Amino acid sequence: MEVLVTGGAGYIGSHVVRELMKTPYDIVVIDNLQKGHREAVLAGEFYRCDLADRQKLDEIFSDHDIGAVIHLAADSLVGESMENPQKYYQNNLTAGLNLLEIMLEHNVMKMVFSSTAAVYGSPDNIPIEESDTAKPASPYGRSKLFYEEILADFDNAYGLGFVSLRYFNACGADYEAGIGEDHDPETHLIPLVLKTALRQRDKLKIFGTDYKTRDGTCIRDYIHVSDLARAHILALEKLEEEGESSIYNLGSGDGFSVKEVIEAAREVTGREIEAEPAERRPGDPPVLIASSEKIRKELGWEREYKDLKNIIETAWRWHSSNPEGYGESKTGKEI
Ligand SMILES: NC(=O)c1ccc[n+]([C@@H]2O[C@H](COP(=O)([O-])OP(=O)(O)OC[C@H]3O[C@@H](n4cnc5c(N)ncnc54)[C@H](O)[C@@H]3O)[C@@H](O)[C@H]2O)c1
Ligand SMILES: O=c1ccn([C@@H]2O[C@H](COP(=O)(O)OP(=O)(O)O[C@H]3O[C@H](CO)[C@H](O)[C@H](O)[C@H]3O)[C@@H](O)[C@H]2O)c(=O)[nH]1
Repeated sequence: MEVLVTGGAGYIGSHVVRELMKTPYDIVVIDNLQKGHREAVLAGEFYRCDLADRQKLDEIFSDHDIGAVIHLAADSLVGESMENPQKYYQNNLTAGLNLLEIMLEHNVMKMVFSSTAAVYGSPDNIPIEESDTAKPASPYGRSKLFYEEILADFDNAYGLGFVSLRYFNACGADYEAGIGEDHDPETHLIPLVLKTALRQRDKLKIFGTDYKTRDGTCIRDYIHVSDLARAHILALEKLEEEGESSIYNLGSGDGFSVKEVIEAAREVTGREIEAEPAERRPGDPPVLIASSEKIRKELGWEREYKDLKNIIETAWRWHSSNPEGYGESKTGKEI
C-alpha cells in the first residue's frame, strides 16, 4: 500500500517517514517547503506541492495508488494564530478540506490526522483524558478541533475512517538518521534552550514565573518524536483492520516545568544556559499533561524514551552536530 504523508518534510513528518521506512508501506510525500526541508525526507517520492492546489493534488492521487493519508501539514504556532487567525483557518481548514475532497474523489478512505493538546485549552483535569471537554483557547487549537469534527462527519456520511492523534510536546531527534528539529523562526522550548547552550542565543526568556505550579513556570508533557512517529504506524494498522475511527492523546504522562527543562539541559550539555524571567506568553495554559492510557490499551503503544534527559540528549546530539540545521536548500520535484 502507498501511504501519502502531507508535511513530510517537517519536523514530525520527517520522523514519521523514517518510521514508515521500517514497514512494507510505500511512501509518497507532499510538502510546500514553507517550513520543511527537502533533506529531511529520507525516503519515498517527494512532491513540492501546496495542499491548496487541487490540480496538483489530483495529479498526485492519479499517479499513485494511495491507500491512506497521514496528514501533518499545517501551521502550528499558538501565538501566531492569535495574531493571524485567517492564516490558520485558511491553511488548516480550507487547504485541509481540499485534501479530504480529493481523497473522496479517489476513494481514499483512511486518514491519520495530527491533532494537538491545544484542543483542550486550559483543562479542568490533569492528566487529560480524551473524553475531557475540548475548549481550545486559540484559533490554532480550534482549527484542529474543527478538523476532527469534519473527519467525524465524513466518517458518518462517507465511511472515511480516521485516527486523530492529539500530540503533546514533541521533542528530541533521530540524530542517527540525521534528522532533527529546524524551525525558522524557532519558538519551541527545547531547541531554544539548546541554541542558548550553543551560544547561538544570549539567553532564554522564561515566559511567566508566577503560574500556580511547583516553581511558578509552565508544565508540559514532553514526548520523543520517534515514539510519536511510531504511533502513526499503529494507527495505520488499526485503519487497515477496519477498526472504528478514534481519537488518542499522545504524551508521556509526566510533566516538567520550564525551569526543570532548563536544568536538565544544563546537566546534559554541561554548559551554562542563561535564562531570565519574562512576561507570560498569551495563550499558554499553566499545565498540560496527557493520559495516554487509551492508546496504550487499544493499540499497544509504548514509549521507548522514558527519561527527559535521554530525550534532550538526542536533540543535543542533533543540534550540536548540525548547528545550522539543514541549511537553506529548498529543492524538490515540482509538478
Ligand atoms: N511540534 C509539536 O510539538 C506539535 C504538537 C502538537 C501537534 N503538532 C502538529 O503536528 C504537525 C507537524 O508539526 P511540526 O512540528 O512537524 O511542524 P512543521 O512546521 O515542522 O511541519 C509542518 C510541515 O507542513 C508543511 N506545510 C504546511 N502547510 C502546508 C500546505 N498547505 N501544503 C503543503 N505543505 C504544508 C510545512 O512546510 C512543514 O514542512 C502539525 O499539524 C502540528 O499542528 C505539532
Ligand atoms: O523561549 C521560550 C519558549 C517556550 N517557553 C515555554 O515553554 C513551554 C513550552 O513551549 P513550546 O513553545 O515549546 O510548546 P507549546 O506547549 O507552546 O506548544 C507545542 O505543543 C502544543 C501542544 O501541547 C501545540 O500543539 C503546539 O503546536 C506545539 O508547538 C511553554 O510554557 C512556553 O511558555 C519559554 O518559557 N520560553
